[in-house]
Amino acid sequence: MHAITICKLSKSYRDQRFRKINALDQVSLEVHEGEAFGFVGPNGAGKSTAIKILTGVVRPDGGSAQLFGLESSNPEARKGIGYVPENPYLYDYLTPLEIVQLSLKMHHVKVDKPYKHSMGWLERFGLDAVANKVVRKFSKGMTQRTALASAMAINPRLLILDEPLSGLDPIGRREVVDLLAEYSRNGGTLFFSSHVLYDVERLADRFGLIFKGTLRATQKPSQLMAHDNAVMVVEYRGEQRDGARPLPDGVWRIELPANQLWSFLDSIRRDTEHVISFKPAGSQLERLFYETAEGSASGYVGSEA
Ligand SMILES: Nc1ncnc2c1ncn2[C@@H]1O[C@H](COP(=O)(O)OP(=O)(O)OP(=O)(O)O)[C@@H](O)[C@H]1O
Repeated sequence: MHAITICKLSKSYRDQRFRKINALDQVSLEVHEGEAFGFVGPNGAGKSTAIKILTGVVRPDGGSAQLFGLESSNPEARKGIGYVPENPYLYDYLTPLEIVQLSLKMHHVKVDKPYKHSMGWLERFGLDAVANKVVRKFSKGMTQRTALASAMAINPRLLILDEPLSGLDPIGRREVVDLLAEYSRNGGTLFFSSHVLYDVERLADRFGLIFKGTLRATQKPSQLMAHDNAVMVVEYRGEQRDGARPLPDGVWRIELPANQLWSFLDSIRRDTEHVISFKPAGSQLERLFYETAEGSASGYVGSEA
């Protein structure tokens, strides 16, 4: 069974002048159990609308959204599902400990030692020192961490996160990415939206690119790498080669098409030179993202086979 099945999902709003805005237009996608799926798109693309439909906050105009085979509007479907909206609202006068414990109760999650379990999660999110302070004066990052801790503490069968890393500083981002990656490694299903492409590349097994309410592509990050346009940057120590530019300490830097990478690395090995690093030149996802936004890549943007 799929964790998420979205079929021809549509939703429109009216703007202040009563013009129709298609927030979602016939979007279909499936997320497999155990998969980490990143929903990518610029501001206003329709990500939050899709997530709000999945979590039963908004009703679609057409199509369907199911969680584990049940319509998302059915409260049963949302049991055991961790959800953190883009700007989580937490009750001002509760503490992180109370919020996590409330989350366990609401989802009817039974654990042996609720206090220890809750504190354990707060500790993982760096909130143990403020576990008993009311959240009223928390920064955006601390609020985000509290919301994430309460979503993960229920040991969710599916975690739905709208821009989970926004509001976190770079260290916070990395810590939260590590926690989400661990959840994923342990078999958890993750559906998250982001417009920070680097995070998507780090976390997602697969991503969907949405733009102006339509899904333009679903791919694995590795498929982007396989694309002919992909460019790799290799840094190596040894002789200068055609196109290589010098860096300090006898290191050379060269950019090449991804399909020439292995033969290039082979030639370096044959000449007993040393590869220091190789990586994609910029983000391929970023390239796809901009090409889609500019509408200039109809041949490039495609779905996985
Ligand atoms: N309640 C609403 N009333 C009117 N228009 C809305 C409403 N909610 C969303 N929209 C519009 O629908 C479109 C999609 O919005 P949505 O919030 O789903 O995008 P998003 O991809 O989540 O963007 P962001 O990254 O900025 O949150 C936008 O044009 C937005 O202005």
